Amino acid sequence: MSDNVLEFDDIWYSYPNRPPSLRGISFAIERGKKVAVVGPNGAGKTTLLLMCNGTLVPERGCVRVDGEEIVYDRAALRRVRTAVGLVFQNSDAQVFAPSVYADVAFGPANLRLSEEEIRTRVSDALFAVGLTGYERRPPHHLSGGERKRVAIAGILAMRPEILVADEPTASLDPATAVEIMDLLDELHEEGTTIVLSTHDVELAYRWADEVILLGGGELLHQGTPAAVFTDRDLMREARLTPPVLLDLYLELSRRGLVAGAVPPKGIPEMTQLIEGAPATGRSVGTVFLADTDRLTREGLDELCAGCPERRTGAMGTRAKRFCHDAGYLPDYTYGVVDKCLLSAMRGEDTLILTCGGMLDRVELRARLFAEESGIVVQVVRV
Ligand SMILES: Nc1ncnc2c1ncn2[C@@H]1O[C@H](COP(=O)(O)OP(=O)(O)OP(=O)(O)O)[C@@H](O)[C@H]1O
Repeated sequence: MSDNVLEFDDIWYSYPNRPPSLRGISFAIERGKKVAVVGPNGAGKTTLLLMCNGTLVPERGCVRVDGEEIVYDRAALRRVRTAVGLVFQNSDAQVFAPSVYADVAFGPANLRLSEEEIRTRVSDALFAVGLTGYERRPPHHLSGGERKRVAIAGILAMRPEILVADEPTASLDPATAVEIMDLLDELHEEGTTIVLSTHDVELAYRWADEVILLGGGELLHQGTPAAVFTDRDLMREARLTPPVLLDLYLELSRRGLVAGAVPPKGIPEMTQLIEGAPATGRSVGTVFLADTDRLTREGLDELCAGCPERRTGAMGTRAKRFCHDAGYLPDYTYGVVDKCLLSAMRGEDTLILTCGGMLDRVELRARLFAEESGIVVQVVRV
């Protein structure tokens, strides 16, 4: 299998009677990456994303999925759309069935799965997007943000190899937006390649491994978020402003107020840069890590009763469901690791409830933070 899951090779596209919306776009996306397609209004992001699963046919050039050129006949497109799940920018175009259940079940039913498997997938997907209990409601009676979540659930239920989402957080409230991003991270942890489009540079900076910068239908750059967003000429050309965190860091650096050579990835790194070297003897809190796949309800009670003042966070759908079923309300349900790192910097202990690949992700984040800041936050599995 090719290491590149998605390749665009000299793609051109024009809508009828319009100048080209995509002009010779070429790039490759490696398996397992988190990629943000960034650009201002009209840059060509939606047009590009619609080509990832064959919804639009390029005028010139070719798109390859898993090394194979997309063929635009019905049977081949069905295979492509099983591998590449596309969440449209306008969820009204995607949500059409008479009930939320029927809508989310539509994709899995087309995969000819058993009734039981369909029920499990729908239930998991609805829980993941926070819509358990909405099964019988007609989608047209939901709010715009709720319909967006139904659309995402419909794609999640297909369990695609590549998830492509056009502006997935547009029109969502901030907490739901972060939860959707956590959800995408969780899928990524399970091996899904994620491609999303956004003009939210803050989101792209924090989240992406790689940024594809578009402007006027052309690919301006493909690289790490720090490389793309610190390049002033590129940002000007794309009519974008750099992320606030990066802007603040650059300004503080120019004034000699912070010394780090690496732009901060998140608030914990920025806080550390401002605070300076850790004072010797300063106590740093510990992050305790519990695997909810191995935890019983009584075990959870014990963990919490032993240390009632300790803040807790739940990460990932299964862990959140575990807490929900146990009637337990964690303090943090999104942005959990960074909040716990900040608590540790204040000398407070925290407990993260999570499972699967997310356990390693917490340890990795703490390790990267230690490398960059010099602050070692112990992560202890309990
Ligand atoms: N259906 C259409 N018919 C004609 N022109 C279109 C159509 N859809 C998009 N375009 C044009 O193609 C160009 C690229 O549009 P596209 O929607 O891909 O940009 P975008 O980067 O997704 O923008 P936004 O951030 O505003 O969603 C724009 O100039 C737009 O006017």
